[in-house]
Amino acid sequence: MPWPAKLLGRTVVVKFGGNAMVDPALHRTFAQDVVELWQAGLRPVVVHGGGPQISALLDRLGLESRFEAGLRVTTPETMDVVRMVLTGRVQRELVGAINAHGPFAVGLSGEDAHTMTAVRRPAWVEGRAVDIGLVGDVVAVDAGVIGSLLEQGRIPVVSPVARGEDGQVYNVNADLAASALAVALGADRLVVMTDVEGLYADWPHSTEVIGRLTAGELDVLLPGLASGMLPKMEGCLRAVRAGVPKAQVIDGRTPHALLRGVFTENAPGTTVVPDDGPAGDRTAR
Ligand SMILES: Nc1ncnc2c1ncn2[C@@H]1O[C@H](COP(=O)(O)OP(=O)(O)O)[C@@H](O)[C@H]1O
Ligand SMILES: CC(=O)N[C@@H](CCC(=O)OP(=O)(O)O)C(=O)O
Repeated sequence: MPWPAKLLGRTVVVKFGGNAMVDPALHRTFAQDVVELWQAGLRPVVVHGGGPQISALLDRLGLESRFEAGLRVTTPETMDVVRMVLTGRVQRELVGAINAHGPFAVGLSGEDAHTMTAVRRPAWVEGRAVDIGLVGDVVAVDAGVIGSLLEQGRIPVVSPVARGEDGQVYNVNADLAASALAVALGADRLVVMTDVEGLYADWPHSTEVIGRLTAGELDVLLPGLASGMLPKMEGCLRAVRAGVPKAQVIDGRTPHALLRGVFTENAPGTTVVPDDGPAGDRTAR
């Protein structure tokens, strides 16, 4: 595969979704791809999810999992489990998988060194604000620690948990955390890996993928989107609107999807570009 010279030294924020993570073989090829990006001269930063893993532990503990507009309703008890699973387990597993290739990955939580500061946010359901507890929206990023790690040639692996100015710990949707980091780091690309081929035009009735769309086109579609796709596409839109030149949603179930997604011109999946970028081509692939 050709390595475009224009990507050398550029930061790529990769969000690895919890649903794409459930297969151990895919976990290994993902780690290998991240290391290959690094070896090719890019600066990958990984933000991981872990929704299904959190739900599984909540279930074992006899606690309910409930979502509003794709966001988990988070009680203080749920928050303990979220932190335990994301920072204590999922992040550790990813760091381990990457470090099987060398001393690259360093794990941190958005709480560490005030990397991510969040404020409590509601979920918007049918135009109404619904209280969903300790769910945060990132309002400030201190990218200092991540920047130093990148300078040292490390691969940061970040858990989507944030500190609030009020001293609370907040559960942040991983897509939105990745988006906020991509903006703060001045990343060249946001790549969101999930368990579908991309944004389906008419889900759940058809699996026709929207190949490419502009921020303006996405803005129009956003209110009609459901469940997990809503924060994903909101994250892509926020990133592109705040200066990230390209955001992609790709199928993490395909082996080596990350390398293909980053290094091919017309990568499979859905690509979001700024309004003044190449004209939106909604051709299905
Ligand atoms: N328009 C859509 N296109 C594709 N998937 C959609 C759409 N609307 C909702 N979904 C759902 O969103 C899911 C992906 O989000 P989510 O389960 O949160 O994944 P992840 O763990 O990768 O964040 C898909 O598996 C699908 O069920
Ligand atoms: C507020 C909120 O919903 N937080 C998510 C954080 C993990 C996540 O986003 O994981 P995926 O990317 O695998 O969905 C949750 O509790 O499930």
